[in-house]
Amino acid sequence: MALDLTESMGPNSLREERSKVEFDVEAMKVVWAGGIEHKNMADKIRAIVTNDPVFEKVSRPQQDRKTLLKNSLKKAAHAWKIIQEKKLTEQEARLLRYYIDEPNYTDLHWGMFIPAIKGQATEEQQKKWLPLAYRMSIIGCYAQTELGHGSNVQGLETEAVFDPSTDEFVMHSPTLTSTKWWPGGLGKASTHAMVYARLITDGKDYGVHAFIAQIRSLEDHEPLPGVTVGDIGVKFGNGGYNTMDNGLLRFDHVRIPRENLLMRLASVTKEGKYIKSGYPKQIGYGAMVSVRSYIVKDASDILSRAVTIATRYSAVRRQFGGGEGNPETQVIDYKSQQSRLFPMLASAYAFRFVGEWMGHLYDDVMARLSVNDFSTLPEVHACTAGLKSLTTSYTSKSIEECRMLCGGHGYLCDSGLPELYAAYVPACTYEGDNVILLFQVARFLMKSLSQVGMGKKPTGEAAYLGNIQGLATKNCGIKQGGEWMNYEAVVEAFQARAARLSGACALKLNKAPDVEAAFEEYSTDLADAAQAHCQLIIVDKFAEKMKSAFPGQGTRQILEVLFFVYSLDLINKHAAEFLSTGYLTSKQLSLAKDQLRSCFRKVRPNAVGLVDAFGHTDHYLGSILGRYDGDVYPNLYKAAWNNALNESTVTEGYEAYIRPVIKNQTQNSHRR
Ligand SMILES: Cc1cc2nc3c(=O)[nH]c(=O)nc-3n(C[C@H](O)[C@H](O)[C@H](O)COP(=O)(O)OP(=O)(O)OC[C@H]3O[C@@H](n4cnc5c(N)ncnc54)[C@H](O)[C@@H]3O)c2cc1C
Repeated sequence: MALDLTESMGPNSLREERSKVEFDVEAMKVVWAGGIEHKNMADKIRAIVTNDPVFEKVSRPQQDRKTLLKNSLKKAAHAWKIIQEKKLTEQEARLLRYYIDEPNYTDLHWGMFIPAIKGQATEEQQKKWLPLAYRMSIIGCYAQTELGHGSNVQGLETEAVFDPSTDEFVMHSPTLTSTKWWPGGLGKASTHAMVYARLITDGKDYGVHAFIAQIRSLEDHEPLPGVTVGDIGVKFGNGGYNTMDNGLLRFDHVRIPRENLLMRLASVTKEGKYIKSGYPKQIGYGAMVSVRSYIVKDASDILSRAVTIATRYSAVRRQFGGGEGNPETQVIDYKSQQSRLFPMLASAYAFRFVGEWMGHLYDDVMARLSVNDFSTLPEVHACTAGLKSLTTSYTSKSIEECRMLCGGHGYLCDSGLPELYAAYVPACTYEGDNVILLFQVARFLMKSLSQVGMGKKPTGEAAYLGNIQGLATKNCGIKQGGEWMNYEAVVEAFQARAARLSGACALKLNKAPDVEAAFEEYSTDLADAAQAHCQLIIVDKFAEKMKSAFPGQGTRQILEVLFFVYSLDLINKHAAEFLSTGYLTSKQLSLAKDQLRSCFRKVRPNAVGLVDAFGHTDHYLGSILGRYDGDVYPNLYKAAWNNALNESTVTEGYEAYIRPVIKNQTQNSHRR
């Protein structure tokens, strides 16, 4: 008898959920996108990707490495054709690459190589390289990390020795550990690399500088003489980041013109004299703020994607309860499921808003740099490093949490979550290891506090440290649960916790005879202080966002609930810090938890609406569990039969390896 694959339960569940939503989902889509123009642009690009068969991706987890790379090259070329034919803007082109949802060399070309040129090349050099890069007449990658060193950039070993007799730098990899290792796009695609190497001239080592080196022929793509280049191998997970050709690179005395040193910060004359430009090294931070603001926005997108899958599936999935003709309970109705899911939903919105704010921060930094105002750079550097660290770490953990929220089916690649996890988790490592980035924030906080001691007022997101005395002495005044529903009260709690954690670290460092040894000794406390500082920024920016006008009925009300879910959940999860710093009492903490529970109740009927407002297409989600229509089971069933192992009823290998076992012939065959 043919199996009936028309299933009504899942679609009905989601239809019912959508009928309960208390706010205007279309208006929220505009809020999420950051304005109607952004939403329209996203809709336009999503439609291009969804309707083009070249961008199919469901078969990816079953493909071998060579097929993955070839398909990824095909998608990149097809995308480039679309970008040119449709004359997409830079922003639209970025969105197109983003929605194609497949890591490949263009990420590095546009995301690192070009920003590095903009940040570190002189105007004259930019005029030479940028048009080539914008036309994609050259493909660039970002070759910093080596086999032996990544985080410790000053430990890089690749050498660029200046030879005044030919006016060239000689690039050389003197040791095995100096082999460039990891750069995306390097392995198979790039023609040029932004190489970080030690600049040596007149016998003196001036430390690590950026150089542009051509590595492959522009005619036949063969490596140039003296260049050894290849792919480093298969990475974590099926599909995932394996569409990317992370590469290795060695130089054997390869000569490049002197002008290929990016000379905005320092130059070398024909005679070999090293000259600093006078710009602070933070001049390149503008490009970095832009890159990091995209990383944070991407974190909100990836988080929202995982949360969409887990939320829709939690509304479709039923376990226990029911009886007497009633359906079983939707797992989203279990409080434990809500307490795991809803903070992630709230975090997606929180990260979105902080990412949006970082876009404005970038405009501010660029405006200041244009008039040689470098005053905000240290603070901006610390803030963006910390936000990159916090949002990517949280998003990575949350994808795995979403997988567990989907139970067994979450572990199938058809859920979309395993591949998402595999492709996303390296974000915790590239663009700066997340722990190392927190230490950079901590160093900035310690410096700011020592300057406060000398009467200097911290600025920007660190301004609250100027009031450390007040924050260290005034405790929370909340007496009733409802008083937690107050933006100022929440922000002040985060300020007090962050200031007190930093203050305690500063005291320990001040007392230590050797500050560097003490920094190492108390590094976990310092990382906690840095994390508290970054969480404060996110809470503060969310609270600030709530001061703006929102379109549509009910959007403000539900965003307000999400603000309190985000912040009260953090207070709950970091209760030890709020209590041990003495700002909160256990009673106040308990009141906060009660409020959190009541916020969960308000989120519940709106949960599916809140994930619909992300506007993700089924193509982007790549998940049977997260389908918009909720038609999960029939599609899981169909997908199982599309799996390569089910192409035949009797498996390959039966004759050789199963039959001898069940016929008890293995020993005989062995003896024979
Ligand atoms: C998918 C992927 C893509 C990448 N793409 C590129 C690219 O395009 N270009 C490029 O140049 N690089 C790239 N990288 C490399 C990446 O930037 C580095 O791996 C990263 O900077 C971390 O450096 P590392 O590997 O040396 O880690 P390590 O520094 O060796 O870290 C190992 C561990 O030691 C800890 N640790 C290190 N130092 C300290 C310290 N001082 N105190 C306390 N703990 C410490 C770290 O937290 C970590 O837990 C990529 C990496 C990945 C995974």
